[in-house]
Amino acid sequence: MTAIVELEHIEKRYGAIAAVDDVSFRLEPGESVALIGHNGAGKTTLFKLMLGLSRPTSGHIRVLGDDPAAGEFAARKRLGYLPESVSFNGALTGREVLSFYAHLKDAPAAKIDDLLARVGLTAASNRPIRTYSKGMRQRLGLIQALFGDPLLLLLDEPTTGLDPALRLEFYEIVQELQQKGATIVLSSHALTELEERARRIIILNRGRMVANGSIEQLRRLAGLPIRIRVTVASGQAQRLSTLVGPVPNWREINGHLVEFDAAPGAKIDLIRRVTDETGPAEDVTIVQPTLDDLYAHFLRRHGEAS
Ligand SMILES: Nc1ncnc2c1ncn2[C@@H]1O[C@H](COP(=O)(O)OP(=O)(O)OP(=O)(O)O)[C@@H](O)[C@H]1O
Repeated sequence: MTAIVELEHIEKRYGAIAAVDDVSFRLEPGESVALIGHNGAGKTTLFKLMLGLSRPTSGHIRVLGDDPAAGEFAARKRLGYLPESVSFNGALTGREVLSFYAHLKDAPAAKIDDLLARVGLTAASNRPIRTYSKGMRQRLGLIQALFGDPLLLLLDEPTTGLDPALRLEFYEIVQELQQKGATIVLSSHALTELEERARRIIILNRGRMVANGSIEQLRRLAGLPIRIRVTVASGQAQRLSTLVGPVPNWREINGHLVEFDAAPGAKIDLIRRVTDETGPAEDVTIVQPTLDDLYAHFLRRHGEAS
């Protein structure tokens, strides 16, 4: 299958700074990928390279089968981009700006009304953009990225400035596009909201790619302990402790709730002990490492290795 994006040993230097350092990955049609990393990790630089706004210092990059930095980037019309800070001419109305972008992408003007309604901007569409809030500008930015039925959608911190209801709406739109076969790359600092949404996570640290995989793959690779949380009847915590034996990070939270860690290899055995029908457990919850935990782990590991 032809990859939508293919990066091979990409390096982008700004003088002494390696903004992107030996990064390689392939994105297939219909994939959704989250790029995460601290400020300055190289996320925006990667977007610029994929858009052809910047040339790699070394390495090869293909986007929709083309070299994006080549003068004629034929596939650009099938590429949607929402930059981190969207800026429009404040004197124009939302509708005027969208007509302009629809024209650039050869998209039918009829689509404008649908999309305005979808993101709740119909009532404001004939007002000058200088009267819009940050969230409204962000929604306008999202609409312009959706013209031309993009095969590849690059979204740089797209949910910044959106309230929780609009974030939800935003992810629904993105998911619909993905189901139609579009490939989505988004960067974000909001790790909790990515956890259930991105099929693949790429973690960047100071220009280097330090992890690349689904959350399940990253969990397996990291081998972090899971947390087992047990509810017991009042005064039964000691009985539970005797049943499970010595475990790391044993904590009695209140008279009824006990927590402890289980290394991946010890998990099944500990769950068996906890759920022994003669034991005191009334309820058990397994807490997997979150994306926050995994992110901290891979950055720490990279810090130790470099
Ligand atoms: N045009 C430039 N000239 C010099 N240095 C640059 C340039 N663009 C980016 N950099 C540097 O490259 C590194 C990566 O920057 P980049 O903007 O890609 O990070 P980012 O992960 O998008 O950060 P943020 O989350 O803050 O947007 C940083 O050290 C930045 O200062």
